[in-house]
Amino acid sequence: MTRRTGHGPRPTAGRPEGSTTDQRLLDSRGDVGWVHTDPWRVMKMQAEFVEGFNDLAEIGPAISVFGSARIAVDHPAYDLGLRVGAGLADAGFAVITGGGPGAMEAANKGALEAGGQSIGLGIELPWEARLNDHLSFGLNFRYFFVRKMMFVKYSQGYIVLPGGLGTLDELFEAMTLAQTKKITQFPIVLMGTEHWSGLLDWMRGSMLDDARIKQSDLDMLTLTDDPDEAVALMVAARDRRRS
Ligand SMILES: C/C(=C\CNc1ncnc2c1ncn2[C@@H]1O[C@H](COP(=O)(O)O)[C@@H](O)[C@H]1O)CO
Repeated sequence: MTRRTGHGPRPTAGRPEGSTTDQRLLDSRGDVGWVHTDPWRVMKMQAEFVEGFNDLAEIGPAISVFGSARIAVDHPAYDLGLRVGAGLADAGFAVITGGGPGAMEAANKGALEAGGQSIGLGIELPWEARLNDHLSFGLNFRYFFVRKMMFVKYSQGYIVLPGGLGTLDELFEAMTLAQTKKITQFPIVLMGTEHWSGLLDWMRGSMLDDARIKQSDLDMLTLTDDPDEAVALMVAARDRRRS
């Protein structure tokens, strides 16, 4: 669209003579290396934000569940994931995960089988990775930071099952956002006392004792083995938001 008012320069000033904008748009000849440049990547990032906002804005109250991509179905954490997913769905929450295998799959399966919304936000990885088979809705992202923002923006809290680096990244991002008051009223539950106790002991004995964090930073975490307690904490936080 071009708009002309007054006596300013013609809209075509500085553009190639003898062709229209549509003609240049439809002409596929020429250098295509620009698709691998940062200005074009910015457009792709923007497209991921647009698609994510568009598809997630109306999901209603949701909780993100994180955890290892590498646990098998017979691992105790898989069962925890199933029960957390089902409990959240029973409580009326949509369940959002990274959409991958392991603990993510367990939480999605639990939610879907309980009749809830089961959402997977997958990520392009250098190795083959696909969305698990227990989703009511899935999105695949190219950009990690765009995807990570979706978890925070569209959940009311995090439940974190035992995991590795990816899980720690998601946990500490939320803790940092809460510490800096970028997010408020955001419950974070760690599930699996055996898995998390060592980390929490180190945070208390090293980070807290050296005054690198405050007690209030640790107080934002609840540690439990009980899926019902984890879900009850999310329900209580939702009730507080509503009142
Ligand atoms: C390991 C394999 C596939 C990995 N696929 C993933 N798909 C989606 N999300 C993933 C994947 N891997 C990691 N994530 C994210 O990090 C968390 C788990 O990482 P961890 O290092 O295993 O703790 C998880 O919450 C995801 O959001 C092939 O089997």
